[in-house]
Amino acid sequence: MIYTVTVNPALDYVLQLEKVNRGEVNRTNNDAFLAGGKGINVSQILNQLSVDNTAWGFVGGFTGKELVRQLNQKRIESDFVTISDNTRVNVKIHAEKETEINAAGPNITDQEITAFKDRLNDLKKGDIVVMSGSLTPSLPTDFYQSLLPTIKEAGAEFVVDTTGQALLDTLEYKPLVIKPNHHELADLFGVTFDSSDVMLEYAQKLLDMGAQNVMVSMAGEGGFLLTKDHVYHAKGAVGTAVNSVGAGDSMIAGFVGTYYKTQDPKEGFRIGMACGAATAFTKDIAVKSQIDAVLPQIKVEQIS
Ligand SMILES: Nc1ncnc2c1ncn2[C@@H]1O[C@H](COP(=O)(O)OP(=O)(O)O)[C@@H](O)[C@H]1O
Ligand SMILES: O=P(O)(O)OC[C@H]1O[C@](O)(COP(=O)(O)O)[C@@H](O)[C@@H]1O
Repeated sequence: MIYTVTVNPALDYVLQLEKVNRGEVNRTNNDAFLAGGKGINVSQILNQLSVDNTAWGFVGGFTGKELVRQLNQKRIESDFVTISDNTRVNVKIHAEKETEINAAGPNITDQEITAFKDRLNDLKKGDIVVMSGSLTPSLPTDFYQSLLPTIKEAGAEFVVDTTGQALLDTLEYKPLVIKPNHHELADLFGVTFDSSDVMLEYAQKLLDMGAQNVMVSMAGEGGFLLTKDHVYHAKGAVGTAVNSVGAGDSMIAGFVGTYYKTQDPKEGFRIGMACGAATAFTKDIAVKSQIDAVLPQIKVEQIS
């Protein structure tokens, strides 16, 4: 089983209007509440790839109920811990420019945290736990890291989609894959890259520090996969990018879902690249037909 973890999911309140006049009453043309959160995006793609998965995390209040209702409607299996505070609402203003206001998130009690940690007792060898998205203010900053010993003891694999020191702190536990984009990779080491070769030297350092596989994504410019044996490259798919939201989550989901089925990181990279592009080419998270349409474009070449 694959478990996605979204500790701070959201209802995204998407407001569409021509223009925002600050200090005045503005009226929308369209509005909708949509279930959001990075782990939930991963679950959506896994469903499209027909990979069984369960969404874990915390939900509460009337907003939490609506979020779970929407997931049920999309047939996304979930087993959230119910909290007494409300799941947050993130405001996404789509006017001349896109403005996002992401709320900090609900209060989570120690008892609720314990109930979440108890979920980890269900883990079995071969399971994969994918953790993505921000923490709520009441969770300690090392929350993800604190789960890793239990996950590894169960013989399960994990992925934490994070950046900076929080990412480096996961490496000693040997994540199945990490996926910095090329800017995040440069920031991790405080450098700039003047060639792909230099970039690959830094990606190799992350393998040496413990990552089992490293994908470096470069939006439309393609990406690289480093495994313990080989380095692979794939060019970016050609298409019209309409929305970058969730492209990274989709790439991770494509890799993890495929690896779970095939144990083949190269094939995971191919499907991951297609899922990322398919999501970039659509307004929402991609569906299977959109992923299938992009897939023939993705050619993975072994470069060493
Ligand atoms: N404009 C684009 N054209 C083609 N593929 C894209 C585009 N943007 C994103 N992708 C796909 O999505 C993946 C992740 O996108 P990227 O922007 O690099 O990640 P992140 O969202 O994590 O920064 C890329 O490796 C690529 O496969
Ligand atoms: O957990 P965070 O970082 O606050 O982000 C939550 C937001 O992430 C999303 O899942 C997608 O965000 P991105 O634009 O960063 O891909 C939104 O639906 C949600 O509001």
